[in-house]
Order: sequence, then C-alpha cells, then structure tokens
Amino acid sequence: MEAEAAVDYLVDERSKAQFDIDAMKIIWAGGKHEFEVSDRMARLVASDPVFRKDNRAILDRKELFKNTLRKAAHAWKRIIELRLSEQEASKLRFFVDEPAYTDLHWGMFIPVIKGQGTEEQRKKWLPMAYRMQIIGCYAQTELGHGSNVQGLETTATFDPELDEFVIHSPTLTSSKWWPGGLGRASTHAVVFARLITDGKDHGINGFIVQLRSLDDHLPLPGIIIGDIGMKFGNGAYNTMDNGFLRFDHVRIPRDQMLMRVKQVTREGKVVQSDVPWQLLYGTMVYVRQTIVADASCALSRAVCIATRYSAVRRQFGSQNGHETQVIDYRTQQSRLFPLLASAYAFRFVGEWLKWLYMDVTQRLQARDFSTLPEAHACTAGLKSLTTSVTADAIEECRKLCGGHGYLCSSGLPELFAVYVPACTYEGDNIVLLLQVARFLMKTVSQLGSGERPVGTTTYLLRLEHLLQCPCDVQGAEDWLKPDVVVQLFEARSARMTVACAKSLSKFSKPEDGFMDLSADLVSVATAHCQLIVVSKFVEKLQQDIPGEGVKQQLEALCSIYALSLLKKHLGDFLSTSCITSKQASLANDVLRSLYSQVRPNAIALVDAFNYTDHFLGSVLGRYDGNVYPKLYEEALKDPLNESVVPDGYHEYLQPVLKQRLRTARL
Ligand SMILES: CCCCC/C=C\C/C=C\C/C=C\C/C=C\C/C=C\CCCCC(=O)SCCNC(=O)CCNC(=O)[C@H](O)C(C)(C)COP(=O)(O)OP(=O)(O)OC[C@H]1O[C@@H](n2cnc3c(N)ncnc32)[C@H](O)[C@@H]1OP(=O)(O)O
Ligand SMILES: Cc1cc2nc3c(=O)[nH]c(=O)nc-3n(C[C@H](O)[C@H](O)[C@H](O)COP(=O)(O)OP(=O)(O)OC[C@H]3O[C@@H](n4cnc5c(N)ncnc54)[C@H](O)[C@@H]3O)c2cc1C
Repeated sequence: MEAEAAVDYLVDERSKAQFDIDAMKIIWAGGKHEFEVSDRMARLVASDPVFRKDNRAILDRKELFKNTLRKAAHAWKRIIELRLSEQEASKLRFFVDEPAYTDLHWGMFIPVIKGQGTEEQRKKWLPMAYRMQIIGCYAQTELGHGSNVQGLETTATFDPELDEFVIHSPTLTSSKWWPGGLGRASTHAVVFARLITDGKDHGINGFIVQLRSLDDHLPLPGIIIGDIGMKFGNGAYNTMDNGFLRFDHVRIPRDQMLMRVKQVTREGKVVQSDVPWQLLYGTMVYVRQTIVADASCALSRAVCIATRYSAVRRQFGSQNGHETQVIDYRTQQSRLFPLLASAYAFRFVGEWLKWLYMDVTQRLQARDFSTLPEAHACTAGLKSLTTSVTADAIEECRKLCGGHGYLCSSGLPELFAVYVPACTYEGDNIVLLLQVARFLMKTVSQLGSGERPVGTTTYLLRLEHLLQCPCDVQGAEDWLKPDVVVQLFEARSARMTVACAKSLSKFSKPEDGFMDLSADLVSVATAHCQLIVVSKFVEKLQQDIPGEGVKQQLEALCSIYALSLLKKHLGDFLSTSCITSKQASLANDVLRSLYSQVRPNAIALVDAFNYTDHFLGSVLGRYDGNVYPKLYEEALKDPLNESVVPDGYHEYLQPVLKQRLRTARL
C-alpha cells in the first residue's frame, strides 16, 4: 500500500511542473545531439548486465579490481563492435560509472602526448594509444612532492654516448606515488622528471617510459612498481589502481622525451622552443576544465537523489491526511534548492570553460599566448570552487536524506567517497586558489601601467566606480535584476582584491606578504570565482532559451544561486559596504519566495538531468519513488542475511550468551 502511494506521489509531483521538461533536458545536455547521444549511451549501459554495479561495496579489493578490468574490456569491445565515435565512447565510459585505468589513459596519457609531443612523436605514439595497444598513465606526483611540481626529484640524465636518457629515482621521496592506472594496468607512463644534461639541471619535463612487457605484463628491468593500497570508502575509488613506481637507472631513447616545449639535440644541447614553458603544465589545465564539467554531474546526481527522496519522505504535521513531505519544510528547501541551483550554475560555467579552453588551444596553435594566464586562473579557480562545493553538497544531500542517506543503497556514501579526492587531485584546492589570487594581484598591480585586464577580469577596468558604487536595491524586486546582482558581485570582488593588494604593498618582500595574507588571498580568489559563475549563468540566460517556462525556471535558479551565496558570505558584502543590512534582509525575503516558486517544479528540474536508475545507483533517488519496498529488498540482499543464524555464532556468540546465562543464575 505504502509503496504504491509513493509511486503515485512522484507522478503527482511531476504533474505540477510549470515548464517544458523535454526542452530543459536539451538545455542541460548542451544541445539536441548531445542529449540524443547521452540518452542512448546511458540506456545501452543500463541494459547490459556486465555493467551491473550494485555489488561494489561488498566485493573485496581483488574481486573489485578484476571486475573493473572486466567492465573496461567489455566497454572497449562494445565501442569497437558498435563503431562508436569518440564522443559516444566517452559518454559510454562515463555511464559505466566506475573509476578505471581507462580514465587516465584517455584523460591524461593521450592528452599529454598530444599537448607536449612533437608532430613526429604524436604520429608514433597516438595510433597505438588510440587502439589501446599500449595503456598509459600520467606519472607526475611523488611520495614527497605533489603540489610543488618544480620540486620533483626523479632525474632524466642525458647520456650523449648512447643517445639515451637514464631515468632514476635517487631517493625514497622521489618514488612516483598516486598515478591512477599505474599500479596494475599501465604498460607505459609519461613520467615527469628533472632534465639533466652535462651536469646541468634544466627543470622538469615529460618522458614516455615503457613500464611493463607487452608480452607478459611483467615490469621491465630496473622498474619497481605496485599499488599504493586501499583508499577511503568501500568500493568507491578502490576500483582504481593508483600506483607507486621507482626507477633504477632505466634507459630510454632520446626521442622519448616530449619535445614540444624543450628539445635536447643529439649533442645534448637543450633548446627552448618559442612556446611558453608553462605548456608543460598544459595537461593539468585541460583536466581541470573537464573536472569542472564533471562537478555538475556529481552534484546533480546527489541533488536528484535528495530531491526525489524529500518528496517521498514524510515526517510530522498533516497534509491531506498524511504526514508532511519533508520537501515542504522551509529548512529543507533552504538547504536543497541552493544546491539544485548550483548544479545548473556549474553546468553552464562548465560549458563556458570548455569554450574558453578550445579558444586558448586554437590561439596557441596560432602562436597567440596572450590568454594563457587567464585560462590557467579560470581553470584552476573554477576547479577549486566547483569541487569544494560539490564535495560538501554530496554530504549535505546525505544529511537531507536522514538516516537512510547513510545506507550504501542510497548511493550517497559511494558518490562522496569517489568524489572527495577531486578537492585534492589535479591540484590541491587551496594551492589552486592561491594561483588565482596571484593572477588577480598581478592584474591589479598592472592597471596603472596601461596593461588592460582581459576576459573575466575586464570588470577591474571599472575599478574606480566599483570601489564606491552603492547597491541599486530599493525594494525586494530589485534583487531579481541580473545587472544589479552582477555589479554587486563585481564590487565585492574588486573591493576585496584592492584591500588585499594594499595590505600586500606594505611588505618589503612580496613573498612574505603572500605567506602572511594567504588566508585572505584565498577569500579574494573565491569571491572572484563566484563572480565568474554568477555572470556566466546570467550570460546563459541572455541567449535564446526555447521551451515553455524554461527560461523562467532558470531565472529563478540563477537568482537562488546568487542570493544564497550572498547570504552565505554576508560578512564579505557587509564589511566591504557593498550592501546595507536592510538590503540583506530584503534578499532573504526574496530567497524565500523563490523557493516557493521552485517547489512545484523541483522534481521536474531533477528529472531534466535524465539520469537512469542504473546511473543514479540509489534506492532513495529511484525515478518511480518506490523507496520503501526497494530498501527492504536491498537489506535482504546483504550477505549477513544469507543465513538466519550468523557465521561465528557457535564460536563467539553462543559462548558469550551461555556465560551470561550462568552469571544470571548465580
Ligand atoms: C564508483 C562510483 C563512481 C561514481 C563516480 C561519480 C562521479 C564522478 C564524477 C566526476 C569525476 C571527476 C572527474 C573525472 C575526470 C578526471 C579525473 C580522473 C582522475 C584524476 C586524475 C588526477 C591526476 C593528477 O592529480 S595529476 C597531478 C596534478 N598535479 C598538480 O595539479 C600539481 C599542482 N601544482 C602546480 O600546478 C604547480 O606546481 C603550481 C602550483 C602552479 C606552481 O607552479 P610553479 O612553477 O612552481 O610556480 P609559480 O606559481 O611561480 O608559477 C609560475 C608561472 O606559471 C604560471 N602557471 C602556473 N601553472 C600554470 C598553468 N597550468 N598554465 C599556465 N600558466 C601556469 C603561474 O601563473 C606563474 O605565472 P606568472 O609568473 O605569475 O606570470
Ligand atoms: C585519488 C587521487 C588520484 C591521483 N591521481 C594522480 C595521477 O594520476 N597522477 C599524478 O601524478 N598524481 C595523482 N594524484 C596526486 C595529486 O595530484 C596530488 O595529491 C595533489 O596534487 C596534491 O598534492 P599533495 O598530495 O602533495 O598535497 P600537499 O601539497 O602535500 O598538501 C597538503 C596540505 O598542504 C597545503 N599546502 C601545500 N602547499 C601549500 C601552499 N603553498 N600554501 C598553502 N597551503 C599549502 C594543502 O592545502 C594541503 O592542505 C592523485 C591524488 C589522488 C588523491
């Protein structure tokens, strides 16, 4: 009875939607074609029993890893059989939804050769990699050095006699440590090492190194390799073989040094090409951009689960003879709807960042390097902002689902365990925000010298105005005006930036100032990145948005995103005198009315993500809302329930119970 009521309940919820959900699905997917590909690949994966994933939390590490190898091989077989395009194949891997060595092969090994190899090197290595005749990983981080790339210790010493490099790990701390796919699967790696010629250190560079035999997968001579061990959570990221790697004077031919940025001649002379040396960090820029796009996927997934469950779950009160749906509590809305809004906001900023990355890549090909610093700052800052918010949001969604959110069958514990390392990998989030702050300080300091800020920092051209402009809000409705909100976020960021720049100027050595003020610099960088997200959401709404009611819903979400940030960071806005306390109070009133506006559309807004139940992997987030019978079913599947009397009863429970009986008799 109760189960059917839940099913009917979501149908009823869906009937309340005030917008064209099919049109919203296309907006979310990024276009009609993208929607069609994504929908087809999601269904393909969901209908294939090999891609089943409901047993991950109970498999031991070896079974788990073998199962991942099996899925990756099956995915590759389907990609070949169905002649899938690159876009389709990448979507298929995405919906398989299991971290695997293939992520690093396609996501970093191939891009690093593409970005840092010469034409000749690309021609030699990429076809093998595309056909998966070799499997590669990205071996940069060492046991003692992660964030500080310039501090890496592994050496690549040129031997002019044999025209070879000798790759060596001189200390324990120089052991490569963390690279995904390295531990068990990879045959090759791009290894970052110090380039040494003629006794001179020329800084770091990438080298293609074969690690394992292509015949029997055994490590090649001089290579010590293994997995670094279990990571956070059951299942979760333990499907990935993050590895360690040590080199004992391993020799590779000279032409396996990636030579787009620097070359070493036959005589051992180092030649710097005319591209900026920072291109050595280019693969990280590329991956940070994909991580921003992925943040909206992980966030929307958690929000979808929490929203559907909040509509099914009832506690206290009375609503047409039932208890109240928890989604109708204002507190639940004020925690959930800003996350829903953030999922959409991150989707759009991710789309924009993809464009920015393509733009900078095209410019680089045409030898225009002018936008590289901004691309670095945007990818670093947005990677940091979106992953931190998403990781916290997944945990908030778990709490929004009450006790059941803590069950593995809710899907949330595994999602959290898989997602949190995103705050660390591809650059620790604080280290990356400090890069943004450095970029902002440099931009402000150059304003007087006639250097014009570009792209996302153009607002700093209006510095004088932004430093003293009052906020244009007179009545509550003014908070719904996009230009008012964008200018407010610009003013906050500009004022915080200038205040920090002034404090920095008091230090005789800038490095000392950066150390002392680093916590403030992180806040400045966060304010700037939030401004980017708000303004890209607003810009998206200026485009043609087809579909009845779609634009109105997105406008409401955009306002919720901006005003909930304002509420969260009220201290910043008040202390910089960007708003008054009266205006803050009006913003709060507006937020409440926006939540009421979103409430009837909430289920449809998460349906627009178009996630299959297979991908969601959550009993609480099921499309049909049939939560309780399925929770019961999942509980019965637990191995502990395989026997009525538990294993160990005779050895450990019965003696204790008998002991108690004897004591009771005394
Ligand atoms: C089982 C359930 C499944 C559920 C799944 C559910 C959901 C999953 C959802 C999503 C999954 C998410 C994503 C998936 C995609 C991919 C992720 C997959 C796997 C993870 C891979 C991770 C791989 C790695 O981590 S690789 C290692 C990364 N390492 C780092 O990032 C190191 C960070 N450090 C640095 O980058 C640098 O050291 C530094 C901090 C920038 C400092 O550099 P340094 O040279 O020392 O110094 P300085 O600061 O002085 O800079 C000099 C100069 O250069 C400019 N600069 C710096 N960096 C760059 C750059 N990249 N590009 C351009 N310019 C750069 C800097 O600004 C300075 O300029 P200036 O002098 O001031 O002008
Ligand atoms: C799941 C996972 C997968 C990974 N995959 C790969 C891979 O495929 N290939 C690869 O090469 N690497 C990989 N890594 C390594 C990853 O890139 C590094 O862990 C990351 O860059 C952070 O470096 P770290 O571990 O040295 O952290 P640390 O720099 O040691 O950070 C420790 C603490 O110090 C703080 N800190 C450090 N520097 C500063 C500073 N200048 N100012 C203020 N605070 C600072 C940080 O904020 C943090 O709180 C992976 C890591 C994980 C967790």
